[in-house]
Amino acid sequence: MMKKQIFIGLTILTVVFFMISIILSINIWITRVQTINDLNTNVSNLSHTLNLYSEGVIRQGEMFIDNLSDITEIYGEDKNKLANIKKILAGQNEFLEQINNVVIYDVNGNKLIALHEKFNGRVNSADRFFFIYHQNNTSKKIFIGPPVVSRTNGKWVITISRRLDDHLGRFAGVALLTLNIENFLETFGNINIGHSGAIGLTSESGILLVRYPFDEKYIGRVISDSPLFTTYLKHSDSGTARSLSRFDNIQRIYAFQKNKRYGFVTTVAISVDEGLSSWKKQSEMLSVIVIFLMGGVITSAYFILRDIHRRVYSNRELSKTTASLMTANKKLTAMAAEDSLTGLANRRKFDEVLPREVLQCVVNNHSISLMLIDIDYFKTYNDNYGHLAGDDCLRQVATSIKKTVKGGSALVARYGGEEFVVILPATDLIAAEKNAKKIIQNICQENIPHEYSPFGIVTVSIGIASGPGLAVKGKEKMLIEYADDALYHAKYAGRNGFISSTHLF
Ligand SMILES: Nc1nc2c(ncn2[C@@H]2O[C@H](COP(=O)(O)OP(=O)(O)OP(=O)(O)O)[C@@H](O)[C@H]2O)c(=O)[nH]1
Repeated sequence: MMKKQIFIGLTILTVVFFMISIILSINIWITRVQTINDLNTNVSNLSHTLNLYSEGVIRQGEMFIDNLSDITEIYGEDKNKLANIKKILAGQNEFLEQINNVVIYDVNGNKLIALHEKFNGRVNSADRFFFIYHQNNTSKKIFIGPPVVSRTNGKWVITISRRLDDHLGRFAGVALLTLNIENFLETFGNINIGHSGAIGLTSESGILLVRYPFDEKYIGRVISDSPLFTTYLKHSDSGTARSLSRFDNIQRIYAFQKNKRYGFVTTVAISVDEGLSSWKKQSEMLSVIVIFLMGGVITSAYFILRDIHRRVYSNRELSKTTASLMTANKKLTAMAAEDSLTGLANRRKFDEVLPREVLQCVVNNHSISLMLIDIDYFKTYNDNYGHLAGDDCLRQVATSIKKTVKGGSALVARYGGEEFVVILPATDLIAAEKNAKKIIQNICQENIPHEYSPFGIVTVSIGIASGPGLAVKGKEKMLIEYADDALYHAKYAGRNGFISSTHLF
């Protein structure tokens, strides 16, 4: 029963732990999803903001280069006119701090005028990508070229250029504005994207214009084969995705935003590990607390179960001890009521039973009879056959009496020495005499040799007393005395016979 309860308890505990683990896992999973959603929102907002910032810078550059181109086309590339245009150029970087240089090239790529005249390398730019582009493209729209190292000061720059035409619409050169990448980097660097975050500005064709953190080897790289260009941008101009960086092998969540006006793409990426680090810490802490609490419950349950088990064990031991004590007690009670030699009831038992049986006879309005039985010439038997043989003889006689009066509520007891007593409840004198006769006959039939008795065998003499239960009640001693008196007369009469008491109750 207790084992079943322990089993039920353990099952409930297991189910509870299982449910707590599931709830904990769900909670950790939900907070992870929420954290990733928050990261996606943050990088989306940042990419949107930086897209606007970059658009603003390039728009200013576009307006500037448009004006410069229009003026140059109107006034022509005459030296005097160019000198005036140069005056207009001076101080332009006050309005657009990102400006690295502004240059006007003639039809052959030779520099006509520049905001900063000092050039470190070749002055001719006929080999530059932007120049070749405009040479071969009649469009008057600005062209954002791949990043190059400025020949003015050796810094990385983005080129914004526009084609110049003569009055016949023929290619007449290029107006160029270069923007310092370092100004973009400075702005990007002020944004908190963690240690492993990255911000990128990529041209419509997939050429990396700016990347923060800056590394020269990434500038100008073509990433048009990345999933951003092959998949995501094909479906939407903005969104979020997750990818393994081809540059540094870091898993990042990133947002992309394609500029509607110029087509460049702004990306803001945050390392997944970094973005999830606070979630990870919280989840670990929560798990440790739950595991600690579960451990506490298990330990308490263990001690409680151990205590229950101990108590059950000691209860069982106690029951066993009680049972064996009761058995021992029963044995002791039986032993206390039994004569050890003959196995008959002893004198104490007889004293206890007699008044009870008398009372029963009173209740039932019956008579009660009592027989005192004494072995004849037992002293000579003992003297001649020995005490042990005397004991055997006593056992044989006891067994014979018991067999004879067996059944009913008769009680045969050893009264003392070689004397026995028989209580015959619900038995009147005539019935008692019949019993006495049978006892004498049966003992004779046992044929126990006794050559020192005139009968040659062991015999008994019996004294009988009888009376109605009601009359005997309270005078049980008298019943015994009458039987003893009758026994005396039986001995006197020659033994091996019975005499009934003449005393009446
Ligand atoms: N072996 C044995 N003998 C016992 C025991 N109890 C009493 N006796 C003997 O029983 C004998 C009783 O003898 P007596 O009372 O003198 O009478 P008796 O020899 O039987 O003669 P009657 O009774 O007159 O026929 C004694 O010798 C006791 O020692 C016992 O437990 N074992």
